[in-house]
Amino acid sequence: MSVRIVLNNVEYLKGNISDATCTFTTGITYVIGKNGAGKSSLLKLIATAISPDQGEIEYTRLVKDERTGLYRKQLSVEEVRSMIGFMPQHFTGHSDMTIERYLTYMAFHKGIPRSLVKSTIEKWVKESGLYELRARKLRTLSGGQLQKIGLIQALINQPRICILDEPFEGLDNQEKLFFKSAINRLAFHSVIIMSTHLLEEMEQSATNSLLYLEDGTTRFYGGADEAGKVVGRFEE
Ligand SMILES: Nc1ncnc2c1ncn2[C@@H]1O[C@H](COP(=O)(O)OP(=O)(O)OP(=O)(O)O)[C@@H](O)[C@H]1O
Repeated sequence: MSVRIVLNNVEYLKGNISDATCTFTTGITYVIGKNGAGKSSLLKLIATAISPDQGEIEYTRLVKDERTGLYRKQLSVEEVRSMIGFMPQHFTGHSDMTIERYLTYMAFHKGIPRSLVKSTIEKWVKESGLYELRARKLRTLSGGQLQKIGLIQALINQPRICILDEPFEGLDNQEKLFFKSAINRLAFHSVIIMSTHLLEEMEQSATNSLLYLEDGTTRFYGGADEAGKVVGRFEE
């Protein structure tokens, strides 16, 4: 059930996106660019949190039909939303809920079977080092702790499309490793799009992709192992 997202000449003036044209497929695509290049706006557009002024974003998935064989089926906005995990920049969640309550709410919301909710949450909070804090309200958490909740809610149901805005901000090395391995596992069968301003966070393998955004325009799309081609421009 391979999902594909195609952006055609997307324009979103408020977020300074003037011409975004690119294709996202299974695996990780890193979106990089200077401050204000439009990374967060692009991610919000793909997550359907905002709509383009011009151009289109097309979501399809590969479907097997007994009579016609394999074909790409256009997905409705509702279908797309049901398969997206999104962690926005400056994630806050529901500040008056405890970690446990918030993640339970999100797990139900994302369709995790009732019988699996408790064990799924327990596994995530234990492995991410949040177990002792599970009865704390989100508003009492540090930036890094909140970031982990943002990541868990985006990844918890293994979404077919996962959009993460600066996912590793505020995490220590061990926490980064834990979430990176969860994201890498998900990348085998999902479209992962993540922004980062830290080039060292990119895993520069040929299977990962890199999208370089400059002044709201997609300037470079290639293998993440080609980062060297854009690094000079990126760091200017
Ligand atoms: N809701 C908004 N209202 C007004 N201007 C906006 C809005 N959202 C984004 N912008 C502007 O659009 C441009 C792109 O912003 P965006 O946050 O997408 O960039 P970014 O690449 O994610 O930057 P950073 O790396 O600093 O997070 C910026 O100039 C920003 O000020």
